[in-house]
Amino acid sequence: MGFQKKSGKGRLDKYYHLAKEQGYRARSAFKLIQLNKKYNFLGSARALIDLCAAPGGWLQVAQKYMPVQSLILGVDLVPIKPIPNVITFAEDILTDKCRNRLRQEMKTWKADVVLHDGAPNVGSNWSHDAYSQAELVLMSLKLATEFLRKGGTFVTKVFRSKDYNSLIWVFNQLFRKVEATKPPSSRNVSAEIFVVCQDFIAPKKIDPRFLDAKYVFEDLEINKTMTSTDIFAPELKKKKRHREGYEDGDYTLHKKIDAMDFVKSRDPAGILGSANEMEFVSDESKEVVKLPETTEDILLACRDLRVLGKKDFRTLMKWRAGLRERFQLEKAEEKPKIEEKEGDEGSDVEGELDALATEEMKKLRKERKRQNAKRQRNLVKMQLNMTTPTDIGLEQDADAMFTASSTVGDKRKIRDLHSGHVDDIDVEAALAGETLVSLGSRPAGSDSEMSEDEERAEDVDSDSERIAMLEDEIEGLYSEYVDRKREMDTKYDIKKKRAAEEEFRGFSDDDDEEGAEKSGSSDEESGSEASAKSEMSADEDEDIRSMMREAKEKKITKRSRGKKDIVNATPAQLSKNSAIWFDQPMFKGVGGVNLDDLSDEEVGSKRKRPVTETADDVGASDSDDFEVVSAEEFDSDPENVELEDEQREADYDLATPEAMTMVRELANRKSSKHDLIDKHFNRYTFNDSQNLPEWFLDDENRHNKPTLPVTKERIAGMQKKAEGVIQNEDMTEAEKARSIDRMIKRATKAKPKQKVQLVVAKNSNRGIQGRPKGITGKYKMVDRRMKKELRAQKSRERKSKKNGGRKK
Ligand SMILES: C[S@@+](CC[C@H](N)C(=O)[O-])C[C@H]1O[C@@H](n2cnc3c(N)ncnc32)[C@H](O)[C@@H]1O
Repeated sequence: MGFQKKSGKGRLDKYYHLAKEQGYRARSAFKLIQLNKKYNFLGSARALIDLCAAPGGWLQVAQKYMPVQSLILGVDLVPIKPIPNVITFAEDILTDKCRNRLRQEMKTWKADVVLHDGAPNVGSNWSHDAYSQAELVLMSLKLATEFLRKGGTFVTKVFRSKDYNSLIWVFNQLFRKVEATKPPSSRNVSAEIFVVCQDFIAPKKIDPRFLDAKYVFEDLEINKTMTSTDIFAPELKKKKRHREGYEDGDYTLHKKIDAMDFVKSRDPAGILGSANEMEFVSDESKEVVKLPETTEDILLACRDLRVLGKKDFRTLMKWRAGLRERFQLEKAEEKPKIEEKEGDEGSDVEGELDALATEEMKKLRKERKRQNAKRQRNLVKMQLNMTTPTDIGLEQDADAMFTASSTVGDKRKIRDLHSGHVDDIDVEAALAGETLVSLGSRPAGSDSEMSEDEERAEDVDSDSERIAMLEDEIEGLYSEYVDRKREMDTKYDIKKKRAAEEEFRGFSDDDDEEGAEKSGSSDEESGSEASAKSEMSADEDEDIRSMMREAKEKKITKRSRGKKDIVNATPAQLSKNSAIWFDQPMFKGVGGVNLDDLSDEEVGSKRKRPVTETADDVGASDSDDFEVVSAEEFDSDPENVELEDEQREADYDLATPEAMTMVRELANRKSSKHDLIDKHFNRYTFNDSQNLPEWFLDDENRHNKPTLPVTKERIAGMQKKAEGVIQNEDMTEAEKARSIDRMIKRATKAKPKQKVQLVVAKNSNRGIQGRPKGITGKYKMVDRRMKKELRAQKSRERKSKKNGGRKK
């Protein structure tokens, strides 16, 4: 979490090195390469303008991918070192001077592509930074509308902020196709998103308010003063400020949802992520609370939805699935359309609405399948070390990556090795053929409506694939929940903001990317206005801690209460009860330290679990004698996210060909368990990789290269072959995964020892120089006598065998 340190390993990532290797001035060059790969706008472009182009990485890419003799213009506040066949100048894109200069350079030409990768310098005022970023984007759009040809492409970087939707809305009025995307080379820690606007409409007149920050971002009623000449009048009238996350001013609300809303919702993860508490107030819910499947655990989880760990989340999802089945919600949602059509006009409309909803569902399912397939492809790539987890946004998916192509046995072994634990319930459920319906994400009985993609996915019949899909789904939903929660959690934002400010104060910036990331995050923080405006007070800080404490204590109260108590208890009552528990002598001296004597931070660090422990381990270690803070709760503490990131990185160490080899070694009994443990001890073993001095990390980056159990060449060969398989459109994802699995098996299998040929020098006096003629493979020069003696010895042995070992 937070920003990556300059010397940290994430900072000097694969793209940094690639940029160095390939002579690009900035790693951001790969963002444009990847965007162009996806949208292909450079190959046919003859004129391009790059706004905010320094140090010139994108210009280098444009020059490389555009036809020779194209017109390429680059402008930035700072001068750009010359690039052959590229015109650059230093100007502020917000000024008329810049516009005039562009006009002068472009003459009568129109640009096919306008690029904008601008990021303002980060100051201490977050809200201002956010605003000027959006302003930069709007100004670059203004320039684009002036210089772009009809049908042209505008590519811009946008930061996730409160103004994001307004910008997208404006883009949509001017371009026929607008897509937001995050190329793999854009770091996950950065809030930047790239928006590719294709097919410029080039209207004759554009209402200036479209491109005026005052109107676009300040929510002024544009439609009231619309001129009739404006061709966009109807669209502008529709403009409605729409933000993601909380409504304005809604940051501090304690949101409650009714349990049945959760059960009935088609977006269960989203609903969990956007509320604080689930209550049982509707008549249906009151019945639900009485059901045996509504356990105390579930009720406790419902009391605070902000701190759901993966285990709680899973429990809630399964509970929801059970209730949906009980209330036959799946079937109700899948009501045949014909039935509806039989009614009067009103039900006709209803039927249509239903049909639309079903259609929407289908699309959603298809999209989810597509994402799963993509993720699976990425997993395979990652297994082969082609890409890093952060490239494909898989921080949450450390476990899932094992499942793409490995067998159940392999998977179990990896997990055992990795965490000493296997999630039996899910494996068993998956083996028993339980489908994803149980997670509530796919309605039962929808087979008849399956798209081709779905059917193909459904054909995936091997156990390992089913597990992969099942876990993918949980992971996917859980990350949706976490994302949503993060968006909503103002306090989390405040915390991040403070960390970011501290980080910023901590080091200077000499890299274009760094600045972008900082400002990106600044915008992200400013996504919550409240957080941007307020200073983090000690009280708020304390609030967060007590919130986390409450969450931790929640577990302790678990056994002491009945269902009714839990539902009716106030939060204060819950924590009061837990305070009594904390007063027990057994909590006084954890690890020889009296917790009462420590500050909160110190207490926190004493309670931190070792990173080698998994969420499920902690759950498993529940005993009646004492209660520890569960890993899930630990995970949900924003302060611990950074630590968790470290852990994830350690996790990924296993998701490589080395890990696969290790598993196979074990499976083939080539190494004993102890050998393997010995061999694979790493620096994460003792969780001491934090707060290391920078020089140490630098050194480590340079020198700490693991010795691979397979050669570099072999990995390169495998990667090449695997790429071929991945790109093969005739194969299903499952076939690809199987084929790559076979490939790994083959590559890691030990080759049979080559036979050594004995060669006799014909003329031993002369001696032989180099390899004798006609001899291939391994050979050894011997003298005639030795060869004769060997032959004689063999013949004797053969004879004695024939005679049953009797001597003549
Ligand atoms: C992330 S860098 C661009 C990197 C570039 N795409 C590359 O590949 O090398 C952002 C740039 O925006 C520039 N910038 C910020 N505000 C600007 C403005 N008002 N006018 C011109 N350039 C600006 C900064 O000087 C900085 O060089």
